[in-house]
Parts: sequence; C-alpha cells; structure tokens
Amino acid sequence: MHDLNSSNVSLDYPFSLELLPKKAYMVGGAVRDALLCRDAKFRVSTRKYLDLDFVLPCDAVKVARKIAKHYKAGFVLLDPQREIARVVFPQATVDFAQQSGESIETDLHRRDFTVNAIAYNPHTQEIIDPLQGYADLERRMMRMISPANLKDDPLRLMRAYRQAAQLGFTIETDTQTAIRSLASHITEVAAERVRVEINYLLLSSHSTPWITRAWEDNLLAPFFQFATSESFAKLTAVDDWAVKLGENWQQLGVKLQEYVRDSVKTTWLSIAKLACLVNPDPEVAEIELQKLTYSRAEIKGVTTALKLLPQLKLSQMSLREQYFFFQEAGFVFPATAVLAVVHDILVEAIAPLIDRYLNPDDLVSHPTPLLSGKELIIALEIPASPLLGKLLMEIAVAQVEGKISTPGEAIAFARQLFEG
Ligand SMILES: Nc1ccn([C@@H]2O[C@H](COP(=O)(O)OP(=O)(O)OP(=O)(O)O)[C@@H](O)[C@H]2O)c(=O)n1
Repeated sequence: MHDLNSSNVSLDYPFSLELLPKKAYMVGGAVRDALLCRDAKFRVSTRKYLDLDFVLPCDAVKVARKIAKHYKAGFVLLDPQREIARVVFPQATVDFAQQSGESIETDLHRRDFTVNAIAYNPHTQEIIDPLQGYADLERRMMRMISPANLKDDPLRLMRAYRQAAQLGFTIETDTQTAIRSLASHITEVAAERVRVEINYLLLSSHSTPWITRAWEDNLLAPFFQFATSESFAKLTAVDDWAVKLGENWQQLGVKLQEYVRDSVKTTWLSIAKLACLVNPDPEVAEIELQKLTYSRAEIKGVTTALKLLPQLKLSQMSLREQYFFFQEAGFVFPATAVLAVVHDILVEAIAPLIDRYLNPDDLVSHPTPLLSGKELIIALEIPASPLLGKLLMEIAVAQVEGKISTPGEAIAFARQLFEG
C-alpha cells in the first residue's frame, strides 16, 4: 500500500489547485482509494471517471462556483443549507462541502467508517487520520466510527456491505454486531438511496456473498418480503449460468452485461437477479420494485422475465407461440434465458431460442414486416382501426409459419381474412 506522500502515487486534479483555498481537504473514497492505490484513479489522463470530495472551512459554495465558472464546467447547488455544491467536469465530478463542526477532525468523526474518514490537504500533503483509518485500510477492514453514526444515517448499514464487496474488505466484529442490532432502521432511509446500494450489490458476482449477508442480517427483508435463503442461493446460480451461457453464446454474455436503458448500474444480469428476489407474481413484483423507485424500464424488465418464465417451462412452442414470445421478450430475452436455466429448465430446451435471438436474420425473433400499415390501408381500402393491427399481426405470423413470403401474398392473405 502506498502513502499519499509517496512519489508512486500521482495526484492529478481536474482543476488548478491555485483555485482551492489552503485549508481545503480532500476526503472520502478518493483518499481511501489513493491510499489503497486501488487504481490510478487520480490520473485524469486515464479515462476513469473521477469522483472527488473536498471539505472547506468556509465558502464551499463560493469556491465551487468560482471553479465551475473558470472552467465553464457544470455547477449544481446540492444543498444550500449545508453548503454543498457540485462541479461537473467532462471526466470528473467534484463536490465541495462546508466542514461539519468546528474542525476537520470533528467533520471526520461524523462520517461512516474509519477508512472513509481520512483527510488529505493537497497543498501541504498533510494527512489527517484521527480514527486510524489508515491502519484499518492495511487490515482491509470496514470499522464503524460509532453505532450512533450508523444510526444517524442508516444507509451506512448497507454501505458497509457494498464497500466491503467493492474493496475486498471484511467487516470488523463490533461493527457487524452494531449493524445487526440497528438493522430495523434501514426503513428510515429514502428508498432511492437503498436502491442504489442494492444495484451495486447486484452488479458483480463477487458482491453476491455480500448481498446475501445483508439479507441474513435483516437489511433487505423489508424490501424483498417474499425472498428466502433459496432466492439468494439463486443469485449465485445466475452468476454461474451467465458465465456458462456466455461461453457457448458469447453475444448473450455481452448482452447480459449491458445496462438497461436510462438506468444507473442496472445490467440485464441484475434484472435476472432481481427477478429471483421479488415476488414471483409479476403484479406484486411491480409494486415491490416501484417502492424501491426502480425505473419503468427496469420494472418492465423484471416483470416481463417473470411473465415469460412459465412459457419456457412448457415443452415445445409452436412457431406462432415463439413469435409472440419474442415480441414480448425483446431486450429482456437474455435475462429471461438465464432465469430459465436457474429455474431448472434445460439449456438444450432453450438453446434453439437463444440461437434464434442471436441471429439477426431469424424471422421469428426479428421479423421484417412484409407490409406497412399504410400499404395495407391503401391495398384493402380500409380505414385505420384496431383491425389493421390485427391483420398486420396475422400477416407476420403467417410469414414466420412460411405460409407467405412476398408483399403480394401478404395482401392476398389479409384480403382473405378481412373478407372472410
Ligand atoms: N451515508 C454516508 C455517505 C457518505 N459518507 C461520507 O462521505 C464520503 C463520500 O461519500 P460517497 O462519495 O458517497 O462515497 P465514497 O466513500 O466516496 O465511496 P464510493 O465512491 O466507493 O461510493 C464517504 O467516504 C464518507 O466519508 C458518510 O459518512 N455517510
């Protein structure tokens, strides 16, 4: 592990330190990670996104505004009362906060864990570590500052698991005991903040043991009331099957790692995992996920996977059934496929569907319409109505069944249906 003063760690900032008051301290994850030298996170030249936090004895908002103006960067006043502002650079987000209490030491004492309570002055290279966070970094251990601090913001209870997972740390024994005894306070936290932590814990396979522990310690029961230890065992199965399926179908593996549209830290693999934790009834699951403030796209992902699962359990699907299955599945197919094998559906049974999904020329999974609605209106001289949608759908089904293959045949087929 490196000392911040060591020449091995290069500290680059997205702004000139001349604009930063002499008494400003960098705090939080950035200091922790630099000390751990987890990655060359401070090098702005690497394409990593920087997330820095500074504490100032006064004028935090004023300084942030000045820096934002100087670099024509984005400025967001996060909390006017507590004087916290954010400057958004293309490659970095920098928060400036008013020191809490009369000294930087007091500020550090109000934080969550010792490893997050180390301050660094970039002008003097001074490190302030009143809670021996550096020693805990060396022990690779999350240690609370006090039970009262955990209670002050119960999200910290979950942050312990998330950060232990991300850093490869353990949770110190007394901290673990305190978390368990304070677990019921987690419901006091805004659901949105809890969701962010859950998403982090669902993101990678090495977080799975930690989300399981968080559940065993009663932090997740209020949000996933249907979940049991088997539900959490399924998370490991999702991770394992995602790897195995990815070995056979590389593109499927890639798609599982893609983020759901507009979401923060939810991949399609996370959707499959969420589907293991929520109530299997899609309508109840929808309510659970709404309470956790998941987005519409994320909720649709989970509920669609749950709805489609029973269909995959049926032995053979006709081409017509497969067509409707893919129409409904869309982007959710990869998550549904993993969920299916986790629910003991044989890989061989869904292999033909995976092949279809990954073949862009497959008409059943990726139909190319023979006719547009407008063309059908003109050809049949009918008005736009729900009937039109029905006819187009029947044309598409007839096409996948191989009954028709040209626009002319499609018109004749539709006319027959319309007149008959
Ligand atoms: N509920 C919280 C959230 C944050 N903090 C303090 O604020 C710092 C910055 O918080 P944040 O940016 O959310 O997290 P990081 O610890 O920086 O780590 P990461 O980027 O890995 O989330 C933390 O290190 C910690 O000192 C805290 O005490 N309690």
